[in-house]
Parts: sequence; structure tokens; C-alpha cells
Amino acid sequence: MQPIRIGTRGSKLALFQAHHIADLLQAQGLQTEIVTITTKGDKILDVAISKIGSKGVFTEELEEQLASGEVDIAVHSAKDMPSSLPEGFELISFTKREKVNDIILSHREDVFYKDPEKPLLLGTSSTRRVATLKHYYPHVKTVEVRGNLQTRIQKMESGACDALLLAYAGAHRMGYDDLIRHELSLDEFTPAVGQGSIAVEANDRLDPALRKQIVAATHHTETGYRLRAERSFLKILEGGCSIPVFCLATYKSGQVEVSGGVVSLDGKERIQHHVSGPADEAEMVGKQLAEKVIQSGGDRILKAIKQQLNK
Ligand SMILES: NCc1[nH]cc(CCC(=O)O)c1CC(=O)O
Repeated sequence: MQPIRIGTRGSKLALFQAHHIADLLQAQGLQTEIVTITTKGDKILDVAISKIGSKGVFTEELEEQLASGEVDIAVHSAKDMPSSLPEGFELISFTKREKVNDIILSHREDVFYKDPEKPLLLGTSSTRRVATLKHYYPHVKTVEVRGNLQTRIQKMESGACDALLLAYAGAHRMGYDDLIRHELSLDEFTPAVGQGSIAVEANDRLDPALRKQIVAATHHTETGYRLRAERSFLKILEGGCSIPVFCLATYKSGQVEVSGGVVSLDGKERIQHHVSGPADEAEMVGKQLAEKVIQSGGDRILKAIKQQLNK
């Protein structure tokens, strides 16, 4: 039998994630081969992602290869995946989720974000993180630091910022646990949809029997319920990765509890609600949450954000 060809971006984090999927497949006796692809998002480094604008800057090229059969599956951070995929594509599995928190990472041990007396310049490129800081910790200054994790750390080392605000999952996968100074609360820094999970994407042309084997080897059921609820929330709010919406679902005894909302770019307004319901109706639960957020003022906030970002 031919090995399963796994398409991935070439960053260290992407390769780590692709190898993780390969390990899970190999543990079930399946053979694998990793195929590295450079995407538009990897090439354009000097423009903020929120300004490149097009959805799927990191995914288009991988999808071309899936559609042509060049690769059998593509591996992504679930967080980077748009809420709607092009016709014929699907996220067929989600791996067991890592800790979902955002963290502050620095070589320095004396980085404080809660004390207005202690100045801190944080590097980040996420509108959600910047807006959330403006809401809870307006004294913290931010600077846009882009690129893969290694590049961002280099920029911090050369003085671009005191510390970086990142996802725990990425920092941990890259082995930077020693530099984690603070783990941020999930109530304040509610993560982006999908943060901490790895997604496997496939095209309709994937052989159904092979698809079944891949799902059995890589999918984590609880994470799947959580991600389905969160992604359904995202779909209603039309949040691309540049829109500061946040959502976290938890799972307990057949139920999902979903908490999420939106924060205005200036941090002045933040709306958050909770909804729970049966896990096998996770999509409906996420949708109900989105409707609650929209009705309680989220609609107005989202409109303003889209206008500001399109300027
Ligand atoms: N936005 C880029 C991105 N996409 C996935 C991760 C980390 C891994 C994950 O959240 O699963 C990161 C880096 C970050 O947000 O710090």
C-alpha cells in the first residue's frame, strides 16, 4: 500500500503538527509521508494578516494539492482554519486538545502585566489579544510582531518587545515551556476558536475506507464536540482570524458548555455569553450562543470592526 501523504506548511510548528498526525497514523500501522508546501501566508511576511485580507492565506495551496490528489490529507492548527471551507473540503478530524490558554513568554523573569506602575511592551499580532489587553489592562502597550514562533522570539531578543503574547499550545509544542512567565485566565483571554487542537483536512476525493482509518487514528471525540460548537459560533459571526471574537467550549457528561463573544478593537466594549446543550447538537449550541451575542449588541460591534479593518 502507498503511504498516506500528509501535506503541511514548512514552519517548525506546522511540521511538528504534521509529525504528530504521522505518529498517530503509524501507531495504527499506517505508513506516512510528509509533503511540505509553501503558502502565500508564509511568503508575505511584511504585511499584517488582517490586511492581507483574503481568507485562507495559509490554506489555499494546501487545498490545491488535496484537490489534485498530490496529498491525501492536510494538517493545520485548527485555529487557523476558516469557519467555512471551499466546496468539497472538510475537516475530518481534530486531535486531543492541548491546554487552550494564552500565555506571556519572555527571557526576562520580571514581566508583569497587571501592575499599571510597571511598563510592559508586549509583542502580538492578534486583534483579539490586543483588544482584550485594551479592555482589561489598558496600561500594557503592544507592538505588532509577526512571523513564526522562532522569528518572533528573535525579534523579542533584538529588542522589539519585552515579552510575547502567544498561545500556550504553540509555545509548548516548540519546547519553550521554560520561557512561559504567565498563563492568562480563560475568562479574560478567552481563546480563539479551535486554539490548541490540530485539524486534519481532506477533499471529497479521499477514498472512504482510507478516510475512515485516518479518522479512527486521529480524531478525539470530546475535542470534536467542542470544536464543532466553537466553529458553528464562528460561522455565524463570520469571524476570520482577524476579527476579535473568542469562544471556548467545554465538555462534560454528554453536554457542551460554550462561552464566547466579541470585543471592540478599542477594547471599550466586550460582550460574552454562555450556552449549554447536548454534545451531539454541538452545532446548534454554538449557533444559539452566536445569536445571543449578536442580539445583545455584538452585531453593532462587529459592523464597526469590519468598517475599521477595511479602511
Ligand atoms: N495565529 C497563529 C497560530 N496558529 C496556531 C497557533 C498556536 C497553536 C494553537 O493554538 O493550536 C498560533 C500561534 C499563536 O497564536 O500564538
